[in-house]
Amino acid sequence: MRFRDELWRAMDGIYRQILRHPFLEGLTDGSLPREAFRHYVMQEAHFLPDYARALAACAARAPHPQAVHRFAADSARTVEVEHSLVVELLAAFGLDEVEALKSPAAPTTVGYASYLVRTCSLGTFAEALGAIVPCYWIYARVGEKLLAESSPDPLYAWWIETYGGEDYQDTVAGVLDLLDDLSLSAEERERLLERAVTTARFEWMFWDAAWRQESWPCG
Ligand SMILES: Cc1ncc(CO)c(N)n1
Repeated sequence: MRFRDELWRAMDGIYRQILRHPFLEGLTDGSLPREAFRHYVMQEAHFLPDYARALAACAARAPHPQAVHRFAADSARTVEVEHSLVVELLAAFGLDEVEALKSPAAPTTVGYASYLVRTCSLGTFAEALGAIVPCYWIYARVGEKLLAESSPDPLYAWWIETYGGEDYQDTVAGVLDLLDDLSLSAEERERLLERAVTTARFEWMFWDAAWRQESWPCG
């Protein structure tokens, strides 16, 4: 069995919970309240720079030049493609990025982004991979699944096409090849899987936070 299959097996139950979440069901049938999507997009504006930082930390620590290149390129792609999408989606809500960033990052966003930056900077390289790979992979699997259904709402369809589209799918295929080519010890694999489960949980929580339009409960 390839290591990627073992990794997916550790996350599959959470992935299924993600697909059943009303946020994602609402994306495809168009019933998702626009305010929930707006919350999601604003949180992405906060999250993506830290995601790009976490990828850059993986690049800095990668064991061979091809891996350095991959993570550095993916860090740049996050800003060029995903962050640009967020800026355009914000514009569709009549918001500019500077304004959007004035409203605070929600607790789940702070928790998830901090977890990624910390694990990718301070963990072992295997732990860093465990934290970062599910971010790509879950989005790619969700995008692929949702692409088959699309959405009657053009804004939601646009989001789905970005993550279900060929470019994003190719990006993820590349990182999974890299993962399978590394020779990790049994202990490293175990640590990686543990971090991956935490990331998968945060992925569910990120959508759930948007659905609830999460905010700080005090102050
Ligand atoms: C919360 C979150 N996780 C993963 C990705 C994939 O890049 C994203 N854009 N946002």
